[in-house]
Amino acid sequence: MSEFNKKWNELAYIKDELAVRDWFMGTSGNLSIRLNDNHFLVTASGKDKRKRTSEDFLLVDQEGKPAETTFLKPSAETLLHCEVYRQTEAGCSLHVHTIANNVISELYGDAGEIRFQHQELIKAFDMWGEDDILSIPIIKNFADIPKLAAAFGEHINSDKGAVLIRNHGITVWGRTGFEAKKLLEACEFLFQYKVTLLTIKGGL
Ligand SMILES: CSCCC(=O)C(=O)COP(=O)(O)O
Ligand SMILES: [Zn+2]
Repeated sequence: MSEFNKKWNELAYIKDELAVRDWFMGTSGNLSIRLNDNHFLVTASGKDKRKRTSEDFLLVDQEGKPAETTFLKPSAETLLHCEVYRQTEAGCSLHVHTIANNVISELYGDAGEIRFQHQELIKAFDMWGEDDILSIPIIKNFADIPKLAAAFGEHINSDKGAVLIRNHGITVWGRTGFEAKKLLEACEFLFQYKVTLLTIKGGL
């Protein structure tokens, strides 16, 4: 199987799994996987990402422009994926909108970050110390995508990470598709935990 097909299938399986979790409400979300130093596959814009079709992804260059002739449009948020691949050696970047990540982004948006400590699942981010703190930055949801991508890019400092976009969603990236999905699941677990706890206990 060609490298292109392998990467296509890997992203398709990740998309299927996130769809089962219902993380693509209202056509939201976009996913990408690196093919080589200059190209990555990204989801086509505006599609129902719960469906599997032969037109789910297209190949784009480092600037997010289609690398082949196609009628498909790359995700409107492709520039954020470009930032990940430009600044890191990451192999996969995932963006989803969930109720929990939106609620957390609003509750902690003014603080500019949400912190998690004494939570087992921060180990997904390789935080093994008993008192380690995972900080997930929260940025403004600029309507101008180049501006949003620039703000997002300021928080990329490793081959894996996560950034919340206020009242919009989360983007995570990792060295592999497996790692990116693991981080996304860990983040969503932590967000749901926090929202549930706040609901039960009240207060921030
Ligand atoms: C209706 S979702 C609004 C756009 C968005 O935030 C998103 O994640 C999906 O955009 P895309 O162009 O990747 O389909
Ligand atoms: Zn989005």
